[in-house]
Order: sequence, then structure tokens, then C-alpha cells
Amino acid sequence: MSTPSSSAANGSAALHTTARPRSGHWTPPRLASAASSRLVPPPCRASSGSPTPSPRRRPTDHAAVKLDQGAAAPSVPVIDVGGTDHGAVVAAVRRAAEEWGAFLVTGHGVPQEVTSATLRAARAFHDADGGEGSEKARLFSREPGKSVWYNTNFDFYDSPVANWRDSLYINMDPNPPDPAELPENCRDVFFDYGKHLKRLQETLFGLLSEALGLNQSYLSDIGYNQGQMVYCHYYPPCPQPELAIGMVPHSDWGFLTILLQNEVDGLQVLHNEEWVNVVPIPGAFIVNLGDLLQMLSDDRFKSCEHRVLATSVGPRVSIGSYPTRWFNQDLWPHQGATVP
Ligand SMILES: O=C(O)CCC(=O)C(=O)O
Ligand SMILES: [Fe+2]
Repeated sequence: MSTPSSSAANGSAALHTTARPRSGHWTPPRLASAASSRLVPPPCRASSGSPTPSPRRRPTDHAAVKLDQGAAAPSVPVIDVGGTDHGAVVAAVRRAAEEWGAFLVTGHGVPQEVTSATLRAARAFHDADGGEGSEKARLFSREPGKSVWYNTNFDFYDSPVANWRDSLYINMDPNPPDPAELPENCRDVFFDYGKHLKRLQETLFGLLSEALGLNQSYLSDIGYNQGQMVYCHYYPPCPQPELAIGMVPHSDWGFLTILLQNEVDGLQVLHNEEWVNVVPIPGAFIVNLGDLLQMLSDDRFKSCEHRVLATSVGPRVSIGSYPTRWFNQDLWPHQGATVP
């Protein structure tokens, strides 16, 4: 059984694992380790101060990697999911899922005004002050399981290397938060974004079902497309990037994560044992397949290992959305999944 890593990459704990899933019966992870609740909040915002080295904070190999890989580096596949040749789109998804476990999506139908407004709102929330009486102070928590929460340096006291990142989490579905719980500038924008992302998720589940040789509605019919968590990460410019990391290497627990990001580099995926930059394409989404899809496909599709480097430029803003239905049920590899 895969167990949640205590050094999970993300403040939403237990959503990520560095372990590969094994085929066979799997028990859903539990939310929220209580251990984190004893921590006292450090100063708001990762950007305050610098990642001063200490015996607990050693630079590691992941911090030493450069973003500049040159033109010859392989690149993450880009798939126009609105393409008219449906068979070709399914084949491209199958290839990307098998070889990379990640791909960029264009032609997705989410309006550019929606993606821009969402990135703008997320950035404005994070750019704002975190002092007493602020939205950040109201939402700060190290206890995942709330509808909306914010944290900074979530594993500040445990991690061997500083995670140079602040994050806002919103549990959108099945129990959407009261709009008043969200930061004021994010309310309408995020509910609208969540709806668009649900539709894109549905499209991707259809393509992935077909890519597995299953009926197009298979993954949605069995309910894997339900539930939705949206998070907004903010990676401020880091004065000493060689001493920090944006997000440690990990794979995502769930079926898939759909990521929107601004124009700042930093995300890398592991491909053939090499870290490859995901070069941002304005308006495109990045799709990372997760451990459960790897397991469901009997290891045919890859759960993609990825990480985010800390950089001296920024801020980098990314917004992820993923289905959460799998928290509540036992899952096993689908015997009928046959990749043609
Ligand atoms: O910020 C990113 O691009 C990646 C975020 C991520 O991998 C995660 O939240 O699991
Ligand atoms: Fe991730």
C-alpha cells in the first residue's frame, strides 16, 4: 500500500506521494496529519527573509539544477484537444500518458479572460500584505481539511530545504465553501474558474478513457471525475535559489492535476531520468497524471514525477485543480483497460 509521505510536497498533506503506487488493492489515504498543528506560524510570506543555511537546511541536488537546458532538450508534448481528428487526439494523449505522464493542453475552450482573471486574482491575494486583520491572517492554517485555507512554509520546521512558496487552498466540491470564506477578490472569479475546469476535466477523462481502450464516459461514469480542490501557489523571487526549492520532487496522489501558470519558469518533470523544463505556453494548461491513474491503468500510464525550482525571478503563480472523489472509496486496477 502506498502511504502518504510525511514530507508531502504540498501543504494539503497526504495529497502527494514520492512512492510509486503498486497494482492491487489500495486503501484511500487519510487527510491531515495532526502533527503539523503544533507548529507556530512563521512570519507571513516566504518572501520575507532569506533561506539562511542551518544544519537542517542543506542545499540538495535539486537546488543545483539550472533552468537553462538549451534547445536540444526534449520537451513535454503539446496536445490540441480541440483538434478535429479525434482519433489523432486520443493517440497523442495515449502516447503522452505512456511516455511522459504529462502534457500541455491547448484548444481546451476555457476563455482567455477566465484564465487571466484567475491568475490575476490569485496573484493579488498573495501580493497583498499578511499583517493583522488581513485576509491571509484570517485564512492562515496548518490544518488541511478546512474549506479554504492559506499557509506559508508549511513544513518550515521539518524540511531539510526551504520550500519557497505560499499556497491558498479551496475545497470547491462536493461541499463548496460559503463565498465569504474566500478572499474577497477571489470569490466570483474562482467559482467561475472551477466550473470551467470541471468541464475540461470531463474532456480529459473522456480522452484518457478512450486512450485506455475504454468507453469514453468510463472514468466519469464510475464517479472518478467528482470532487474538486483548487489551489494557488505563489513562488516569490528567491534571493538564494541554490538554498531553496519551490516544491520538492513528488508525484500527485490522485488521477490528474490540471495546472495553469503565469509566464515564469520553474516546473520540471522527470523524463527518462532527466529533469525537463516545462516551458510555459500562455493560456495552455499542464496536465500531470497521478498515482491513481497509473494504478488504474495497471502501470501503462505514468504518474509523472515533478518539482518546482526556486528562482531569483518571479513571482511564479500556479493554479491547480484536481478531482477528489477518490478519497472516499477503495480502488483497484481496471481489468478491462487495454491500451490498443
Ligand atoms: O506549481 C506547480 O507548477 C506545481 C504544483 C504541484 O506540483 C502540486 O501542487 O502538486
Ligand atoms: Fe504536484
